[in-house]
Amino acid sequence: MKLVVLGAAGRMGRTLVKVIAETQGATLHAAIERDGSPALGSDAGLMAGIGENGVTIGSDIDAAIDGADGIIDFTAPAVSVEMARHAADKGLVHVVGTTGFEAQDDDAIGNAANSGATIVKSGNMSLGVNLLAVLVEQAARALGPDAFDIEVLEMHHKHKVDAPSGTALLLGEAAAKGRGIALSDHAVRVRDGITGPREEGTIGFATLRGGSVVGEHSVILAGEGERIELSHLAGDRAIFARGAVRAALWAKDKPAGLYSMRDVLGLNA
Ligand SMILES: NC(=O)C1=CN([C@@H]2O[C@H](COP(=O)(O)OP(=O)(O)OC[C@H]3O[C@@H](n4cnc5c(N)ncnc54)[C@H](OP(=O)(O)O)[C@@H]3O)[C@@H](O)[C@H]2O)C=CC1
Ligand SMILES: O=C(O)C1=N[C@H](C(=O)O)C[C@H](O)C1
Repeated sequence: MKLVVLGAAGRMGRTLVKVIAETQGATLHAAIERDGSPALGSDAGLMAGIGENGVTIGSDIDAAIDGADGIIDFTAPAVSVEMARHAADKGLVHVVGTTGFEAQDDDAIGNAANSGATIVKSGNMSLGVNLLAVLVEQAARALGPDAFDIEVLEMHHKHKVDAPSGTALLLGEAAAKGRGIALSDHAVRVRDGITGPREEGTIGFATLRGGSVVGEHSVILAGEGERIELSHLAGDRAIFARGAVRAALWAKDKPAGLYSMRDVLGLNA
């Protein structure tokens, strides 16, 4: 499968170039960065630390997707929305790992999936987090609507620009699904000042940023006299990249539409 890596000089882009080189059935077709990026003209393999691979980082997206089967995209919300339109026009697979989307961005990506793109989108592409989401959903369902308070805690490196993380929101969605409620109606994304006591039935989020932390998430279910904590610690960005490449290979022969990592991993049953 011929893959285009978008944001090839970024933390995830470089990891993806390496993982694609290690994956049977996947080849790097093109590597893209934004206009004006200092990475333009560099060899994508050298940039990824795996030695020269002959793929020069460019910014011409039309040239990049010509002859490609899919795009893997860990960039920024506006970039991913635009790319979903390209994927729809060309009938391509588009794996979206980007986080920080607003509701209207999600709508635009959904429209692209209804117009010819085969999109796999997830706030976290790792096997571990998607399994954790299944466990969180089960726990929230088993514990009922209000006996336990649910809080999602996350920590990431100091360069991260969005909060709460895509994973925290994914885990919050799983908890809300288990409780049979809409997260958007019950999320408390920040607290500051005299907040008053905790409102029953809410799902809270707390965000930590610092150093080089790859990604740590805990869902805390706090009851009277006991507390359950379900956690995932990411130690290497390769877990996300391997998930994204697996998603692209899985999506290659799927009809156009919007899929999640739970679909890819068969965790929806
Ligand atoms: N779903 C998942 O499993 C994971 C998701 N992520 C998410 O992926 C995203 C990227 O994370 P990370 O790699 O750490 O961030 P980086 O900032 O390291 O990488 C993003 C890259 O995209 C580039 N970029 C910006 N605009 C364009 C454009 N128009 N065309 C092509 N490339 C562009 C950036 O260039 P420049 O710096 O020059 O602007 C940068 O090189 C974030 O939203 C993050 O939350 C991260 C890890 C796992
Ligand atoms: O920005 C990151 O680094 C990460 N972003 C994703 C998120 O927002 O949850 C996934 C992972 O935790 C790393």
